Amino acid sequence: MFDIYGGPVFNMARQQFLQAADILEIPNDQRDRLLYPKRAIAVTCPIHRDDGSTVVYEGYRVQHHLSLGPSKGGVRFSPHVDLGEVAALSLWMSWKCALMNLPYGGAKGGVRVDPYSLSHKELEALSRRFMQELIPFVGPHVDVMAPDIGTNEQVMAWFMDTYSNDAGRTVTEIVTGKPVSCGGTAGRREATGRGVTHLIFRASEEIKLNLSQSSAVIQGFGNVGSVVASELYDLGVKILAISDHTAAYHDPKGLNIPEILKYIATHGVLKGYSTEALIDPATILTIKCDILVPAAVERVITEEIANKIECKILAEAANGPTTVEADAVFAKRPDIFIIPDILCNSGGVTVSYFEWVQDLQQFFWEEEEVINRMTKIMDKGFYETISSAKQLKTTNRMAATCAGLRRVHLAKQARGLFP
Ligand SMILES: NC(=O)C1=CN([C@@H]2O[C@H](COP(=O)(O)OP(=O)(O)OC[C@H]3O[C@@H](n4cnc5c(N)ncnc54)[C@H](O)[C@@H]3O)[C@@H](O)[C@H]2O)C=CC1
Ligand SMILES: O=C(O)CCC(=O)C(=O)O
Repeated sequence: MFDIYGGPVFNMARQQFLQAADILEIPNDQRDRLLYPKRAIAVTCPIHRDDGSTVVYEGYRVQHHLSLGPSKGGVRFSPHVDLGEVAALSLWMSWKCALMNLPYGGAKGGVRVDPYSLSHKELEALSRRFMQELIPFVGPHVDVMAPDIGTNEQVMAWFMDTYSNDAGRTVTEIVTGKPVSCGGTAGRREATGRGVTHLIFRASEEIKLNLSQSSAVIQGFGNVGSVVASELYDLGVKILAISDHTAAYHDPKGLNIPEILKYIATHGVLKGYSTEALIDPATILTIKCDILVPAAVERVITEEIANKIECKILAEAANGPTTVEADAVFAKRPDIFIIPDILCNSGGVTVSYFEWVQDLQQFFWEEEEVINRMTKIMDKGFYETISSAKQLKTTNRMAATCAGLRRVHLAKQARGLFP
């Protein structure tokens, strides 16, 4: 059924869904409605390149369900985007939003493009065209986009401006993750990384790890990874290794994160920062450390890597970093405390929810209020997950997925979708 959602990433999300549906004993005839997205939109985005040529990029937006409210989720600009990947990410958004009790269904979007290959002008043209094509299918009460890999506050500002120009008025609530200067909330840019760090702190309490004497390895140094690195560094954690798509560095004495952040601010990527600390990026996930943070892309922790990982806390800042086969290995490794992706990186969408609420009310909060409310919601999700994992005798990932799926199932049932 629905062969359009092919590929390893969707297959992985489907397998996780089926495992959770088995635990929850969801009848077979109700599963397809919960698994397959409500709708998927494919668009072509033509732009003029700076050299005068015309190029067409493929774009997608997948809205998984609308049963709890508008659909919500980021948009990524990446050369790896395809419909299956975007659909898988929309499922994970659904379980994430429901786990955190946010009034949203899941969605995700993407354009198949290497954003690093575009000029500022070309990036603006592509961002505006993507939103233009999606105007008939999105809205503040239908589907609300946000940043993800390869997009940022500036791209969100262009999305908002394009939608607003069409509406003939400013509609700040159409996207989240915007600059504070045009309707964004204080604390959204840092929210995902800050939330990851908060849950690392909670996990360290559970396993009695002294953070100020611990070490960390972080894969991915973008919006999420760089904030985690900076926050952990400030807590006294030794950052042994970091990487992005251009370079990986390892220093057993600990990397100087403030200096690296300054380098990134001018150079954009890690390449060129150091020659002495340079390592093969393929080795980064198996460096011995206390806290391992994949903060880049999906499916980097394979069965082989899972067997070699030497950490105490695996904080999944990225979406879908761990394959189903690797999860089977971790199920037999109670030495590793896993904070599963849909819980670990939920600070981003939680603060996006706050941004949407503030935009709808045109009443804005102080950053302190944003952080306090975010940590409260994340703590609830964290303790619910670990206690339900114990009760159901399952992994933290399955406990979190079941909590999200159960809420979506109950909402659909109450609305009469199932007998
Ligand atoms: N931005 C947000 O608010 C949220 C992001 N996430 C997830 O966090 C992850 C990172 O997203 P962002 O930081 O926003 O994206 P970003 O585009 O700001 O940064 C991505 C980083 O990963 C690096 N990267 C890409 N491919 C890599 C590879 N094969 N090996 C090593 N590094 C690689 C890039 O160089 C860059 O440093 C993604 O999985 C995303 O879905 C999850 C929740 C919210
Ligand atoms: O902030 C949002 O709405 C969604 C962020 C996102 O794409 C994610 O949590 O994976």
